[in-house]
Amino acid sequence: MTVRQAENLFYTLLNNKWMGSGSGETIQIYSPDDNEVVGEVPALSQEEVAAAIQKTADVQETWEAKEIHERSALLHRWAEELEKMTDEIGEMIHKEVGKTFAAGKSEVERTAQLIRYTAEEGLRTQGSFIQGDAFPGATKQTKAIVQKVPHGVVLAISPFNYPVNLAASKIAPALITGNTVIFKPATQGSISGLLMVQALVKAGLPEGVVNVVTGRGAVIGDFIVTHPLIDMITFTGGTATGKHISKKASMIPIVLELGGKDSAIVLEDADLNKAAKEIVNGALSYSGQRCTAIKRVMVVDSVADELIGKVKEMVSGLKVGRSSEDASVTPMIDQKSADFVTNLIEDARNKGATVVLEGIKEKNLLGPTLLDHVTEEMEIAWKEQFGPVLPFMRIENEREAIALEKRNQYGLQVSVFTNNLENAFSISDKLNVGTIQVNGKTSRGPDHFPFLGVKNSGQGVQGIGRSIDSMLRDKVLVLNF
Ligand SMILES: O=C[C@H](O)COP(=O)(O)O
Repeated sequence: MTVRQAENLFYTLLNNKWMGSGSGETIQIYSPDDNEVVGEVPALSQEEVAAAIQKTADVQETWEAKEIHERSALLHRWAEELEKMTDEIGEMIHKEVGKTFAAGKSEVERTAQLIRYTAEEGLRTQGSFIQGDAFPGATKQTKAIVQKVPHGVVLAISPFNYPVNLAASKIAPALITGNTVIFKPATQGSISGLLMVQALVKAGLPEGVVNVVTGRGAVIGDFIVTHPLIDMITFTGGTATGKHISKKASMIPIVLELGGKDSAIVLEDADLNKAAKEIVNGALSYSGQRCTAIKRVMVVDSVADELIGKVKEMVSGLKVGRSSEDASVTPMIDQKSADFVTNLIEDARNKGATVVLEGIKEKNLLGPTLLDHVTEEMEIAWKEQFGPVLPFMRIENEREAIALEKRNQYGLQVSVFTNNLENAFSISDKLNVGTIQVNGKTSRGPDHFPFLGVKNSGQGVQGIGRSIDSMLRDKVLVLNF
């Protein structure tokens, strides 16, 4: 049995069986490249989802009871199986979400490394031992053993932009710590997610330990996040959906990786060649459809012309086209997202921004657009474009950048470009974001670094070690001698 039932029909994994929905209903997935159908996945009903959750809850104690080195060994085998499927999954990522084949394969390779690291890091998870006598009135006769135990059933919801990597970065930490998993992939990217789970089945996944629920968000979305057998939620996606989930689900831990409006602050003393290269790469890789993409540049006026000139030259050399043509800037995930970006560009143009470089617009394929003299009145200064347009805001000095940053509704990352490290530290102290990159583009990796957003960018911390922590709670055993 395999996930693929016919050329374009894929089944989901329920209790280690590849199944369609009882109704036979499916959801079609279209390629961003040419709008052709890539495949279809089952549209499960609430009853089918409930049965999957029940089974995943039933097997959790047994999974938790396994020795951790056995769970670790499963993850190692998963990484091996995944690597064997690199071409197949890389190709599917390419078709489903419009990354190039090379980028799809590199996502699979990165994921295998992440799973291996998680398999090792999980082995080092330890509790602690506390003597009672540090607190007035208590004595050494009272001792606490603080154990780390899993939450139970983890609901992992992944986004379209890393359908394999951002799914595994939730599933692997959940499994190593003894949680079982309900995996809800974003519809676009769900076949890639299912193929990734097929590698896990080949590795020896016990029945029910991971169940995958595909379906329409409108039908099963609220149902899963409010289901009483879900003990923890880890979600990556848009801020509006993340906030909705956190309102709906109550009394359980939730980790949210949401949107960002990451700024690059370029100071007078920066290495402008390096800054330009990092900005272009940071802003436009995968056409800017990354939470960590650089989404606005604040540049000191005295070096703005030079920086923008360098950026323009580099961006002009980028190939714009389909992901099947190995282009650097490829079609956006759907027309709605492309229209959103186009409207932001029009708003800025109408309010007086200078269009330094105008990208082509062919349906959902947008060439990169560079906007100069962007001001606070323009929507593009504040809204997350999640696409290939980069606004430049000219500033007098770093104080102005810090003031603008304080009003950012998001708080994921900021890049500071300067040759004065002391100054970089002092700016960093004043920024309320998860991560500050000095002289480098904003990005999540290396994947064992803590990764977090504050304000509307999220809650909780990820990155391999912290993701493992998020899957565990304390359980305290007190010895009263
Ligand atoms: O889209 C959100 C991802 O976590 C970004 O990851 P990345 O920085 O590796 O592209």
